[in-house]
Amino acid sequence: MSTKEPFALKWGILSCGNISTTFTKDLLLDRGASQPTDIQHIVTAAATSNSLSRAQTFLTTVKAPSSAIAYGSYAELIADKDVEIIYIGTPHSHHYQHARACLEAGKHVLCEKAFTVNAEQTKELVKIARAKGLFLMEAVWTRWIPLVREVVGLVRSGKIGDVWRVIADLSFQAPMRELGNGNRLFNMDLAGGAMLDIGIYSITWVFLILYHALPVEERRKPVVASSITRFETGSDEACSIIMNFLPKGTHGVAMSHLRVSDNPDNKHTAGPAVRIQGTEGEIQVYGPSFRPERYNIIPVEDNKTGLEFADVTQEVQGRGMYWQADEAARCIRDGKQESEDMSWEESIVIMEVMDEVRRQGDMVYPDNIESLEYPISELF
Ligand SMILES: NC(=O)C1=CN([C@@H]2O[C@H](COP(=O)(O)OP(=O)(O)OC[C@H]3O[C@@H](n4cnc5c(N)ncnc54)[C@H](OP(=O)(O)O)[C@@H]3O)[C@@H](O)[C@H]2O)C=CC1
Ligand SMILES: O=C1OC[C@@H](O)[C@H](O)[C@H]1O
Repeated sequence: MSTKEPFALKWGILSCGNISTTFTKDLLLDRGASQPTDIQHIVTAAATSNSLSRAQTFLTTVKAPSSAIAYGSYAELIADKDVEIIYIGTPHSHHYQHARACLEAGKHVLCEKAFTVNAEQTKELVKIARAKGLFLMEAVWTRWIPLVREVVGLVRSGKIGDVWRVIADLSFQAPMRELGNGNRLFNMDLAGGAMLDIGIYSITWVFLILYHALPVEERRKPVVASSITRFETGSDEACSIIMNFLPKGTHGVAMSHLRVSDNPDNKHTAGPAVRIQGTEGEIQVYGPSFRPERYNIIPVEDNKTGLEFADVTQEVQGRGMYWQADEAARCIRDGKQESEDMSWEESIVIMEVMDEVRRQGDMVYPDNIESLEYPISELF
């Protein structure tokens, strides 16, 4: 048995909304026998944008240790000398400003998806992180879910032969009237829309399989053909993207929709959310594609490799956002500024794909949130 002390990482939580609550509960979750022993997450502080009492309530809700400090402004959290890494759970519109403020202050950053509003903003953050020797990662948590890693590993080992196409969907019926046009899902000022919010997971599946199948020197932005349908606020309520990964010519289809669901009866009668199609068989992943718990392997008839049908289920404890936090901690412990599983280069290429889709759909967000200007006071 190892007697080595775990590497402890002190987290600050920037914003106390929905996903910050879920993420912080996950950070503090007792994972029982699967608790990692080489790292430890410590919740040191949390801040809301404007209310000390909401930050205090947040720390109580997530059952943070009594030593955790509540702040009523982001500036105070960012200035806290004890905080080593900051998790950013604000709307897409604000990621660039908030991540940049954290990096400028010398903090490592784990920032919610979509990383920024556009690729230029991501490139700027990467430039700052690189120059300052800091860790920076887009929080696409799905990448570290063990079932997802297992599926990706099977594909990369050639289990289903040569993979030529991936079809991925993440769609749900958003209660539009109930939420209202100001909600971050539809609000252009908050960089709302199906693609940046959920389409990014479908794109992630396509990239995990097809982008990574290319030799490193051949990896570049795929050819993109796309179509979006706009909601009354101007944000995309439906987004379908076909990506052609040259030079091989594999196809990835990434869909997202806010009016229809990929799993209408909640029983998966409609079938899988992700289909990975190879010459020897197909892997089908049951949604939600951001947090899957089941996959099937379906061999082609008379396949030559002896591939057999499989039906695999793996339950996720809590929400399952702690694995990405573990990755951040291990990278920082090991002196890495970026994760190989969500590299800066891949975040940038995915942002470039989404920029291209918006260009094709003539969808531009307000100037202040597309901008590289910093700081913009109303975004704090
Ligand atoms: N990984 C995942 O599974 C999920 C990720 N997300 C991502 O998390 C981010 C936030 O989503 P979610 O938590 O659902 O959103 P919420 O609206 O619940 O929370 C966003 C928080 O951002 C802060 N904020 C700062 N400025 C503004 C502003 N102008 N308008 C609204 N909020 C502001 C507020 O924090 P404060 O408390 O400081 O005032 C608010 O609580 C998005 O990037 C989204 O894509 C969302 C859901 C799931
Ligand atoms: O990341 C997300 O995953 C779950 C969705 O419900 C949410 O809108 C999105 O932000």
